[in-house]
Amino acid sequence: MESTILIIDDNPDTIRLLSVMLRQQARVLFATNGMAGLEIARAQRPNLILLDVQMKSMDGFAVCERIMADPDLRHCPVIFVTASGGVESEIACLDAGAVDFITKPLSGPVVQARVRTHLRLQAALASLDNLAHKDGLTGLHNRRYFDEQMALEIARHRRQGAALGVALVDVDHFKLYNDHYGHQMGDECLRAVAQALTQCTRRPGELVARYGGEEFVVLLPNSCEEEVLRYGDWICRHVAALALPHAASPVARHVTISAGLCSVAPDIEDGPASLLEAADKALYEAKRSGRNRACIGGPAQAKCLAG
Ligand SMILES: Nc1nc2c(ncn2[C@@H]2O[C@H](COP(=O)(O)OP(=O)(O)OP(=O)(O)O)[C@@H](O)[C@H]2O)c(=O)[nH]1
Repeated sequence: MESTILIIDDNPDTIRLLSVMLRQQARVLFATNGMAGLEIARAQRPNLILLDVQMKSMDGFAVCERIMADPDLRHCPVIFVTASGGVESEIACLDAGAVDFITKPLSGPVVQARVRTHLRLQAALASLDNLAHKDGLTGLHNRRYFDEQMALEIARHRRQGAALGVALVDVDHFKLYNDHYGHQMGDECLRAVAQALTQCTRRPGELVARYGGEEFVVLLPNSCEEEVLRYGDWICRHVAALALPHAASPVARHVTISAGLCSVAPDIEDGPASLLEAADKALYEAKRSGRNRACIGGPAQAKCLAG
């Protein structure tokens, strides 16, 4: 896949020159000031940013600081383009979080070589990141990534006094499914359920992950009990509507799921463990009361919607 490079520079001549130098290597985007550059970076997620140090409204260091503070951007490598050489200037660029710097006057082969190196490194890091955070079978985020995000979301909801929803989702009688259809078909079934959950979970900030085995977990930011219960009911219906045959199931002739839910405005006492425990208790209740349904725990003890 073609890489994307963003040039942020308030001199159109430099942008033109760099674009010509780099157009064989990548798709080139540009911005003529820091604010516009940050907006494009957030929208387009470039693989590399070339950032001018001296710009009028917001200089390169200030832009770089914002890039490093933004969780969505901080992994994007920044190369400073600077007119001032010398050790102090180089150290200032690297201290600001840049991976490299290029000094003016610009030399085509030097720019191309440095950019090539950092695009390669960025691709290698991105694939490592993917391996560390994705589940190989379903392509969903894995438990490790979920745990990181959940800790961040709890802290954010605590600050804002907002309710965070959690759904633990478990395929019903999945052992019987494996026994009847074989492990490979079992894997296919997990992929189909993962895809269905992804389709149902599209609001900004919502996150679906494989929790382990035949269990999935969903984070639902800013969601009250009623919304979380509605979501749980919806995913149960959605998976049932896939009509994946499950001849061995005592619940239905097709694959069904159960969901344990909770919605909590976290106070200082509430951490990932207490929210997951509440969702797990609700999941137990969903299983106990017949499966193919969503139950919510916490203060609204064991309110269930049958799928
Ligand atoms: N095919 C496949 N099976 C898996 C995978 N991970 C876990 N399993 C199986 O999932 C099954 C889970 O079984 P149980 O925990 O007994 O639960 P269940 O049969 O779904 O029953 P209930 O949850 O009570 O409805 C076990 O047979 C595991 O071997 C996987 O990656 N692929």
